[in-house]
Amino acid sequence: MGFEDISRRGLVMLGCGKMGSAMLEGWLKRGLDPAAVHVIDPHPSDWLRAQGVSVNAALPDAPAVLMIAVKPQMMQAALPQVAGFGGGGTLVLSVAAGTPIAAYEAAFGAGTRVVRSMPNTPAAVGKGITAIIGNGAATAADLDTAESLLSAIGQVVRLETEDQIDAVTGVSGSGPAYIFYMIDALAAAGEAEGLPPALAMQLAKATVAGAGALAEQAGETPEQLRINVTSPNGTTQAGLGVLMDAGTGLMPLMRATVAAATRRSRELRG
Ligand SMILES: NC(=O)C1=CN([C@@H]2O[C@H](COP(=O)(O)OP(=O)(O)OC[C@H]3O[C@@H](n4cnc5c(N)ncnc54)[C@H](O)[C@@H]3O)[C@@H](O)[C@H]2O)C=CC1
Ligand SMILES: O=C(O)[C@@H]1CCC=N1
Repeated sequence: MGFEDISRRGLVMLGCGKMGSAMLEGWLKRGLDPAAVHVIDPHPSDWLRAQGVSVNAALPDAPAVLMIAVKPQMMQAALPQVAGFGGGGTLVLSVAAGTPIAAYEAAFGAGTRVVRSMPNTPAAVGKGITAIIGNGAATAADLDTAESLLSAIGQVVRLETEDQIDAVTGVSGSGPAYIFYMIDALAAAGEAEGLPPALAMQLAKATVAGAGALAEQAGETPEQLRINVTSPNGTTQAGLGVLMDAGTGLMPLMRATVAAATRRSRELRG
């Protein structure tokens, strides 16, 4: 199902906050007809109201896609508003953390085609990565539809089992927050070494963005790229001596960070 089919049959969004807006912006840029988009959200933003989409108005009977983008904690209150789409020809596509496919099957009825996904916020600049997994009823065409919608906000990868989504959430769903914190930490360290705050922040942001772009585009592995920066007995080696300490360095810290986020994703299943 392409954007033309979705434009014809309609797409309903349950919740359109940060993640929903990033997706909607990508779809509209790719030519989705705003008149085909129907948003349900008790607190629509000014940006959303200016997009020419229908907000909190009448819904189509059987939209091509129902996109679920509310917080997991709001799910119980939100789902009854769209329960009528169950059993029909509507593909249910969720970006919500924690809520398992089984919850949508229970809400919409067995046989409902469901694709669960986990995006991340670089979606807002078209640089997201989203992992997707379908239920037993979802067809290859449904996964293609989900991939085509989600590729409007970045890369899409397919999972083999739903279980993997908890670790994906711990790595790439929550991951941007770890990197933003790393930018703050790098800038604060630069300030502590005497740099003006604005300069330290500019250096930190450009370094993380540049290293990320290089890691993505270069043929070498991140390990080799790191080695390329590291002159024998130079400054990088001195810094990495601290960061790569087996007991107190980044590796055990990142291991514990991702484990905590993954554990929380499992807990959110309820
Ligand atoms: N922000 C992130 O980094 C990521 C978020 N997600 C998932 O995306 C989903 C949405 O997250 P955000 O966009 O960040 O949250 P958000 O709080 O920005 O957006 C949620 C939206 O749902 C609306 N809402 C509240 N109650 C509702 C109801 N009963 N019916 C319809 N809409 C309702 C709110 O007004 C709000 O606009 C969550 O399930 C989250 O787990 C997934 C990956 C990354
Ligand atoms: O923090 C959260 O629960 C959501 C899921 C991944 C990113 N934000």
